[in-house]
Amino acid sequence: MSIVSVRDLTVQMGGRTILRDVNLDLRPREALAVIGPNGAGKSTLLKAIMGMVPHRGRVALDRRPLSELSPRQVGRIIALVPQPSEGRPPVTPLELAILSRYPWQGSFDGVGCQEMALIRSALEAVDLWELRDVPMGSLSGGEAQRALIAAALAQDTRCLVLDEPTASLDYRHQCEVLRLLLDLRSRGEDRGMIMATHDVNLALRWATRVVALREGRVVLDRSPEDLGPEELSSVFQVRFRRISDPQGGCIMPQELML
Ligand SMILES: Nc1ncnc2c1ncn2[C@@H]1O[C@H](COP(=O)(O)OP(=O)(O)OP(=O)(O)O)[C@@H](O)[C@H]1O
Repeated sequence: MSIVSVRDLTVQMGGRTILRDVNLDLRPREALAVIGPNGAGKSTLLKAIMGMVPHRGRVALDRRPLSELSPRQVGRIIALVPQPSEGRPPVTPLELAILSRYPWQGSFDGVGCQEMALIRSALEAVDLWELRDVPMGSLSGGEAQRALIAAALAQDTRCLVLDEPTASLDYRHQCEVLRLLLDLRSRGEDRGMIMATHDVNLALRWATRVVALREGRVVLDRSPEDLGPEELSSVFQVRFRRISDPQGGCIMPQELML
C-alpha cells in the first residue's frame, strides 16, 4: 500500500504551469530521491504532497485524499525536514522536537513521559541530546540540519520529506547527514522517505528509487542501479562521466572534473 500516491498532479502558479501530470507512489521502506535542474519543480512537488500549494489532480496519504485531511491529520502521516537556510526558529532543538508533537496532542495535553522518551530518542538518533538546550541560532549548519531531522523523527510519521538535506553543509556535515539517512533507511521500519536533492551521488547512494523532473514533468523513474551518465546527461543537459575507483565510484559532470 502506498504511503503517498500522486496522480495527474498539475500545479500552476503566477500564471505558469510548474508541475504537469505528475504520477508517483511512495511505498513503505522506499527511499525516493527527486532530482532535476534548477526550477524543475522539486520543491513544489514536495509542497504539493504536503498540501502546501493548490493543485489539480489527486494526492492521497495512506489512501486518504489530501483534500479530506486536516493539517493535524496530515502531520500525523508526513513530516517535512525543511532546509535550514529557510530560517531557524527561535527555539532550542528540544523545544523544536516538543513542538513537532503538535499533531498528536489534544488542546490541554502536556508532554508525557512516553512522549519525552520519544523526543529523547529522536535527539539521540541524530547525536544532539547534549546540545538540546542550545538555541538553534547558535548551532552549526550540520547541527541545525540534524535538529530539524530530529524534530521530524519526533513527529513519528510514516513518511519523511526532506528538502535538500545536505545543501549548504560542508563535507564533514554532508557525511554525517548521509550516515544518518542511510541509518534511517536500513532500520527496517515501515517508513517511506522522499528527498529532493541536487546531489546525484547522494541520490544514487541513498535512494531505492530515483525520479527526475524536467520542466515540471517526470522524465525518469527507476532504480539507482539503472541510472548512469547517459540518463543524467539527458536530465541535466550536460555531459556526465562515471569515475571508478577500487574504493567505489561516482558520477560527475565532465566539465567539473580536474
Ligand atoms: N509561488 C510561486 N509563484 C510563481 N512561481 C513559483 C512559485 N514558487 C515557485 N515558482 C516557480 O516554479 C518553478 C519551480 O520551482 P521549484 O522551487 O519547485 O523548483 P526546484 O526544482 O525545487 O528548483 P531548485 O533546484 O532551484 O531549488 C520555478 O521556476 C519557480 O520560479
